Amino acid sequence: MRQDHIRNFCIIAHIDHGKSTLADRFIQLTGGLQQREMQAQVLDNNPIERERGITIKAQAVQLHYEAKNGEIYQFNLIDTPGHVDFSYEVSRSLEACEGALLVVDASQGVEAQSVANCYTALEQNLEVLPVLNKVDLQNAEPERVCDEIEQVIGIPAMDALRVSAKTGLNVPDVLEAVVERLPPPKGDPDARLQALIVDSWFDNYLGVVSLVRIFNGSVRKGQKIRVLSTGKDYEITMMGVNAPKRVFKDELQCGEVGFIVAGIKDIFGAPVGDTLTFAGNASVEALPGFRKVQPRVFAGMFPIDAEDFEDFRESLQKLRLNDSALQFEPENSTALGFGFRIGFLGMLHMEIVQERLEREYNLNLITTAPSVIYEVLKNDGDVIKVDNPAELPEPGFISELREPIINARILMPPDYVGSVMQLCMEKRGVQKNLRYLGSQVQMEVEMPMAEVVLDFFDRLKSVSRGYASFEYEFVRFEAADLVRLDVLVNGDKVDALASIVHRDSAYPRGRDLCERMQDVIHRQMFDIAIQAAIGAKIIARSTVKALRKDVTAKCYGGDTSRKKKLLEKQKEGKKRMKQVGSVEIPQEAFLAVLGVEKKKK
Ligand SMILES: Nc1nc2c(ncn2[C@@H]2O[C@H](COP(=O)(O)OP(=O)(O)OP(=O)(O)O)[C@@H](O)[C@H]2O)c(=O)[nH]1
Repeated sequence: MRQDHIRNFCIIAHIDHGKSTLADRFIQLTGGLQQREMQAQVLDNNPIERERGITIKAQAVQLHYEAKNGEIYQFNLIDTPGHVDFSYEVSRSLEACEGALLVVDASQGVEAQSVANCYTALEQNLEVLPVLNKVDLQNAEPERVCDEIEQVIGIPAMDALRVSAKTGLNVPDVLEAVVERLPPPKGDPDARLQALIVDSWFDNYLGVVSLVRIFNGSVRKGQKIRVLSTGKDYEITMMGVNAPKRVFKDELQCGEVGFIVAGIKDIFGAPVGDTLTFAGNASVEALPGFRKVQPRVFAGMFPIDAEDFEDFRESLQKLRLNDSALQFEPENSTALGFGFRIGFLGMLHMEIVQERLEREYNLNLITTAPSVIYEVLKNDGDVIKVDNPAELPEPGFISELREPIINARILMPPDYVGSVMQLCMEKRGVQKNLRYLGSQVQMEVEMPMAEVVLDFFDRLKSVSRGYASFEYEFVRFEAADLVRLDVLVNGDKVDALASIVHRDSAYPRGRDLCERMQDVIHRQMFDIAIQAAIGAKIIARSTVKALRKDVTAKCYGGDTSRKKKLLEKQKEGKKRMKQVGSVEIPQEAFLAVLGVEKKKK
């Protein structure tokens, strides 16, 4: 394929604005799959993605498009996730592209996440092509939304394509625009190989499989390559593209995107963001790679069965290969035994990691309430970072406790400014800026991250009926009047239930927590006292009354099968429990600390 006939691009859009549906249309129009092979959202391979209807991992697919000029073009389309937790994946995908389609729902308008991602694309010098989707909807307002793209993002949008990914209206025009308006890859085909590892994942049969973008030179099957950061050499045994079915090839040319397999069995063998070149050629420079991301939310995960610990470690290592934002280190809890303290980008990321570990790796885990990272200035002048409330030094040793502050940019229609502002105040927010941009209002608010990571996103959606969107970045640590709220079960402090809260909300939180625990801890043969405490001071308590009757008592004598069934049922309910002292504590209790319900899946 001639290099000037290659187009590498991605689609950036807010969740639900239709990028997966649009990608499906592209695949259909370019004949990548037969009609019977099409199932909705071909790119969302992961079963969790399908169930939740969201895109988590970036996927790449190669399409061949015959343009109006009669020439065949190779498109490498990289799908990107839309949720705020995964913006890191977006910047990675952009690195492999020269252009981006900015898809905006014509009935909704521009949302904060699209703005943020679009800026990242512009910063990375991508050509951005605005596309209005869902113009088939009655309430679509293409004019207003075009105006909004210009006002809020600041790129020309009056000639934006107007399409319906659902009906297929004008979708062919988008493909034609990709050819005409997005640039082909640069790069020197005769130079020494320089390829970027955009993504890597672990395949049980093949070992590490990497998605690479060839920036300079080309590479053939059988050649020896070197991973620059480790200096290790490997022979390429397999290479190809997803079209969207796997197609094996003998060569990847300059500018192309494809996968390679090089018999790398070591899970740290091909780190994402690393550069590949030919073996024995150290003179090639490393490509810029990716910005390292810092996890924002930390939680402990513990196998219910202590014997699963080693499996758990291995699964986490495999998962990290595919999800470099994931960080973890061993943690030992008095209550829950051996597990890992894991760092995530946000709550959704955390939920997805837990689900993947359970489904793909067959583990049964208990997750503790997530916490953000705090900075502690100790009396002796030392500054330490604490991401686990249980590890916070005793109050007597702390001279200052600092919490992370974020700057949130919220975008919404003017009608909701009042209720959104109220929500932000409730979350200890300080308004920094308020601007009217076309038909939208952009508000900047500084808020403690701890207040945001838990349920802010859901609350924001509900107070604005789904119209407000936000994105945020960390700005600094700031001193605050924070205390550790401990939970005691029958007099024993349960380390895994501790949380760090603002002193003003400690009392209501303590009361609320005791009540929630009372609801979720099952009654046992004895009274269970639940107490919330700050230091040695008990601030709230509740009691789970002893169970008086045997649950099986109501089953009359002989019917053993019924009795068995009932016990089975009980066992089922016990699955996600951990014995803490003499009391069994269910998973829900750990999440009750958050004060937010675990969502039903
Ligand atoms: N009416 C109408 N509905 C559409 C159109 N395009 C997509 N949809 C619907 O909008 C919803 C979201 O579409 P997706 O393609 O899953 O959105 P997405 O942007 O890929 O979302 P994430 O993968 O979660 O980031 C689905 O229910 C689609 O059927 C369109 O042109 N018109």
